[in-house]
Amino acid sequence: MEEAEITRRRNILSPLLGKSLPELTEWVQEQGQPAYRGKQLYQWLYQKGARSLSEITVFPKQWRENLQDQPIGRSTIAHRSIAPDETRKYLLRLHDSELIETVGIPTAKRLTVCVSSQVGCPMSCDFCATGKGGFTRNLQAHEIVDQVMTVAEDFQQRVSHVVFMGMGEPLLNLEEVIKAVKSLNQDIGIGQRNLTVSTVGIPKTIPKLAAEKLQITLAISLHASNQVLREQLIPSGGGYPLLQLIADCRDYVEKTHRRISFEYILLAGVNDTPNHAQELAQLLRGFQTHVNLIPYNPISEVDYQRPDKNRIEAFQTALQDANIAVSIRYSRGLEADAACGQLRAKQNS
Ligand SMILES: C[S@@+](CC[C@H](N)C(=O)[O-])C[C@H]1O[C@@H](n2cnc3c(N)ncnc32)[C@H](O)[C@@H]1O
Ligand code: SF4
Repeated sequence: MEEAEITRRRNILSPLLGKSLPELTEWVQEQGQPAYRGKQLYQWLYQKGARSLSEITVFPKQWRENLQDQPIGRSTIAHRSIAPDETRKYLLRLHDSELIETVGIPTAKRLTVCVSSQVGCPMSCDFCATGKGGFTRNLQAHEIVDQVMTVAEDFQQRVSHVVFMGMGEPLLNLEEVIKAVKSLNQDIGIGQRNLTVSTVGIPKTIPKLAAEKLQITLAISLHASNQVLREQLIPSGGGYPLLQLIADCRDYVEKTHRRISFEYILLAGVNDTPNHAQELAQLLRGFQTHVNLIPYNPISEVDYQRPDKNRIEAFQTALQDANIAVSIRYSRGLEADAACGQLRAKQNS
């Protein structure tokens, strides 16, 4: 078969989910169908959540039969666990049988989905279950959008917020993450300000993200107040000095006019002393920002401890005294191993 023909077939057989309305219109026209079928396909994919083309009864029967092999790009739920606080953790099976985890977090007025951006993660952060499990592959944009649709269907509720805080490092998969952000905004209707991308920091990617001028929230997983400690917790930190990371963040704020928030995991006796708080305040001086303190969620591979409540509050007060906006974020779903850093894509509950 000629290369052009192979490419044409690959395009035709690429999953439909994640494609925009103009792309779907082009796709139906390539199939010899009138342009209005593109709008129908768009509605069935994103609003009715069709899982196969055979469900789309407005399409001519013969055409549907011809399209049997066309993938839509939906995953299946391999397992679901529900924590006492109503947080739901899903183990999703992808088209190639790889498994990822996604979390749905309901609160009074919101439904937040914590999505994965990779199968596993290559960053090997010392405190994170995903990092301990190694890396398999990047997710494609439609596989990220699918996670949000799956949770919305399961809760039978509109998703209001999405956080890229599941498995994987989003900025290692920047192109697909940007495509997914745009699709979640334009096709699913979630405001960009309600989309949060969390990153440990990958050299040269923050300026690229800034150039997109998106209105998303960027969260930086800092976790340490000095370079030595950061490299101890985040091995990749050696290749991206803290001062360069902070400088890139300042440029990002200037270009996008969006505030950045910093995540700081609290590990007893490791990074939670008053000196660490002062050092952190110094590092972030003059920065219009918000710090989220995340008390450590236990994983079996390492023996870090969560600091006690007094210690956590003392750290918070020290930052507040330095005029830094700060909150303590107790993760939801701890009892179902669905909390930040506990995702490992195994059926363990
Ligand atoms: C799992 S990561 C995924 C997003 C991205 N890779 C990152 O590191 O920001 C999401 C958040 O969970 C935090 N996290 C990882 N392991 C944790 C643990 N054991 N306890 C609490 N938070 C943890 C990370 O530091 C990060 O702020
Ligand atoms: S904390 Fe984030 S970057 Fe680090 S290993 Fe876990 S998922 Fe990867």
